[in-house]
Amino acid sequence: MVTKAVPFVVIEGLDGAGTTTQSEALAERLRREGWGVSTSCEPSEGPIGTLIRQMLTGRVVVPDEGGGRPVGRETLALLFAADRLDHIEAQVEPALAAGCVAISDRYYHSSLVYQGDIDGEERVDYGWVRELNARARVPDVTIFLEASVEVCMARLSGRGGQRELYETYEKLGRLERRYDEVMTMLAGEGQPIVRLDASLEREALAEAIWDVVKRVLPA
Ligand SMILES: Nc1ncnc2c1ncn2[C@@H]1O[C@H](COP(=O)(O)OP(=O)(O)O)[C@@H](O)[C@H]1O
Ligand SMILES: Cc1cn([C@H]2C[C@H](O)[C@@H](COP(=O)(O)OP(=O)(O)O)O2)c(=O)[nH]c1=O
Repeated sequence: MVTKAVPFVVIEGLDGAGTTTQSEALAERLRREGWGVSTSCEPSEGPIGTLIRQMLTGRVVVPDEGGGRPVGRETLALLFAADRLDHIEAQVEPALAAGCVAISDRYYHSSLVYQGDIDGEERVDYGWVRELNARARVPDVTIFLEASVEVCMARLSGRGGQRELYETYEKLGRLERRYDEVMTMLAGEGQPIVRLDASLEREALAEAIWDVVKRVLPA
């Protein structure tokens, strides 16, 4: 009999879809069921992820006469890809090797959606971003929390805190369409992607996620 290995699980979705909430809920559920668990996120808590967060919040900028402008899209795409490989090496692979289920809040799907956008408008080029991420392992299952911009914005305004670069209504609308496109593209290539309705109430969504994850756990 072939024994399945512990899975690498990714939870994806627009800002405000509830990926942080559901990653934590899934980790808690797994622990209750007796599994070892490692949770992490992207941008990661490692050195490159920390730098990226400073770029997204405007703490690190490209100097110019007006006091600094946002770091370029290509630079960010490269940094996200580098952070991903560092995240896998430093957190995901050691966790899996120790027999723990690894959960990542966001992964390369986010890079395709957010950095696949060439000019912040309607032109998209996934090719280069895919190349940059070609060495990142494919998750055993990706749970895509599908949410409308309206739901995300309502949740983000409830959460408070500093708004990041991508959290505006218009941008979220474009990103919502991109998510649909990217998930359809990757699922079409055979990647294991499950779409769930993120507008569900917290516990119902956690239960739906559990139904998916328990199917990829070793017997
Ligand atoms: N299913 C849900 N129903 C209602 N509110 C939710 C739900 N999931 C999360 N929230 C709330 O919405 C906000 C954003 O959730 P969060 O998990 O931080 O989203 P993300 O990590 O995807 O940006 C938080 O204030 C959280 O408490
Ligand atoms: C992983 C990743 C995230 N991002 C963006 C999406 C988020 O707007 C931002 C920060 O993520 P995060 O702080 O996790 O936001 P949230 O809690 O709302 O999910 O980084 C990318 O642009 N590319 C990527 O590859």
